[in-house]
This record gives sequence, structure tokens and C-alpha cells, in this order.
Amino acid sequence: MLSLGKFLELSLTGREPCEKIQLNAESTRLHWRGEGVLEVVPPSASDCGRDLILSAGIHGNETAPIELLDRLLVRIASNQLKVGTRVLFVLGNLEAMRKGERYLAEDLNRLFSGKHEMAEGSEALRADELEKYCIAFYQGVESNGHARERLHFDLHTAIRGSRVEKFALYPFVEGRELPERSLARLQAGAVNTVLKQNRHASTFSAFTATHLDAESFTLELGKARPFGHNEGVNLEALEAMLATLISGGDVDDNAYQPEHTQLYQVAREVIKHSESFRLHLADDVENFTELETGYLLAEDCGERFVVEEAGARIIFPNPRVKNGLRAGLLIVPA
Ligand SMILES: O=C(O)CCC(=O)N[C@@H](CCC(=O)O)C(=O)O
Ligand SMILES: [Zn+2]
Repeated sequence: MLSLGKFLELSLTGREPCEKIQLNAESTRLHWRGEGVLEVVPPSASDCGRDLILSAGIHGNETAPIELLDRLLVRIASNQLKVGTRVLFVLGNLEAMRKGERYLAEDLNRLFSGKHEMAEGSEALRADELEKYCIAFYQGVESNGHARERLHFDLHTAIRGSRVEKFALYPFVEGRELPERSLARLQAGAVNTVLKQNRHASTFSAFTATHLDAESFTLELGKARPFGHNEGVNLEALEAMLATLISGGDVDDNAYQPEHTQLYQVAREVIKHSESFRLHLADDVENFTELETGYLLAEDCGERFVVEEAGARIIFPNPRVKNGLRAGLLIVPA
């Protein structure tokens, strides 16, 4: 296997490869662009016209997706996976990953789309750097008159357990519809629940969707656990779907089966405004738990957040976020 196949090990130990560009036996080029960023380029005759960003570890303690990307890259570096797509592998918050923390100073996934300019510390620098790597990646290829397809899957795991183990979040972009092909790809990856966001956000997937016109998703893939403890979540179908995209293949036309996907939309965001914020949910309440109308979900500075929407469910409840940030999402079936 090429030594760049040890991308995760190199990144976690903070080592630079001696050779930054390596070719595998199929003439696929692996190019170390910087710490935690590796570009894979097929020979031009095999290039299907797709540019795919695969990111993980934007939160350092979310290891199952990091292990998934590592497996894909090892397959590429050892010629077990044929490449027909340009791919940018991104490991997000390396310092937090080394410490097994979600983040150090600031949540990296709240610093994109320029928000890093108003923040300090390693995460602010990393958000700026990752934006530039993504811009360079999408611009770094001749289109030869044909529009190239831009995809981004940003892989995460959640803090809490969930009644729906795997789900996708579709960033809000004005006027954008969710294509059936994307839903079919998610179905092929055993991701059958999709939440459509309803406002602009400063997440990584929202940045590539809004500013780089990519078809982007955040994927939630079970619960956050340390490296080597992810056997409880089965990502085989997702790995197979990503391998198909990397090889230049795709799902069949008309593969989407609407009856097998549940769509949600955001009803309201719960924002923590102050230290007096109180969330009235036990720590073991799982994502997608349904809340009764009339339920007092949160209180802050004398304001009461009461559930009014029938069939509402809660995801990402977290009273420990910094003031001004999202402390939960109330969602309803779309
Ligand atoms: O479990 C939680 O509370 C958070 C899990 C997580 O990291 N989720 C992402 C979702 C990003 C998005 O809204 O697209 C995040 O909060 O950054
Ligand atoms: Zn995350």
C-alpha cells in the first residue's frame, strides 16, 4: 500500500509524508494537500466528471466516520477500489481528535461561511483553511465545457442516542430543491431520514452548499464513541454507496423509493441566550423523541419555549452550548 494510505495515522501523529504525491498501480494520484487534507485524482481517461468532498472529524470525538473514511482511503491506496471521481478527503479538527474532544475553544462547525473571522483560536484558523482547500479543490480542474458535479458529505455522529440511528441534514439554500437522485443515494447508504434546514447556517456543509454550489449533506451516523468502539453502528451500506460514487458509478435512475424515506423540516430552533437557560429534558432523552403540544421545553431570561406543533420531535438538545448558539431543533414531518 502507498504510504499516503496511512493518512489517518500521519494526520493524528502530526507527521508529514516524505513524498506528498504518490501514484497507485492504476495511475490514480494521491496528493497530500496539507494536514488532514488529501486529494485523490483519477487518470483523466477514467474521470467521470464528479468532484466529491468527504469530511469527518469536524468534531474531534466523532470517530466512526473518521474510521469509515480511513477504510475507503486504504482501499484506494492499495488498488482495491478503482477511482473514477476526484475526491478530497478532509479530517477536520485534528487537535480535538487527538484529545478525543468535540472541540477545544470553539465549535468548528459554527465557524464556516466567514464566521471564523469573528473568532480566535485553532478552530477559527482551521475553518478558514478548510474553506480555502474546498474552493481550490472545486476550482482545480478543467471542466472542458461540461459542468462537473459537486458533492459533499460531511460525516458526524451525535452526542445522544437516537430513535433514528442514521439521518441526513440538508442545508438551506434559497430556491434549492432536494433532488430524487440525492435521496436515492442516501437510501442506498441506508440513510432513510432526511431533515431539510430552513435557514442559512455556518456549518461546513452549509458553506459548500451555499458558497460553492455543491450538493451537500451533513450525515449523522449513530452516537459519538472513542476510536475502536464503533462496532455498534453498521456503516457497510454507506461505505458501499460512497465506494460506488468514488469509482465513478451511481445509483440507478428512478431508484428512489419515496415510501422508504421520512422527510422532516425544522419547525423552530431553540437558542440559548443566557446562562439562565434551562432545558426541561433529561440527558437520556433520545434524538427524534416526540414531544406533546403544550410541553414546556425550555426557559431563558423569563421567556418560555412551549411546543405548539403537532407531531414535533426534538433533535440535538444540548443545554451546554455557548450563549447565542442552537440548543436544540424542533422538527416536524415534511
Ligand atoms: O448531537 C448533537 O447535539 C450534535 C451532533 C452534531 O455535531 N451535529 C451537527 C449538525 C450540523 C448541521 O446542522 O448540519 C452539528 O451540530 O454541528
Ligand atoms: Zn458533529
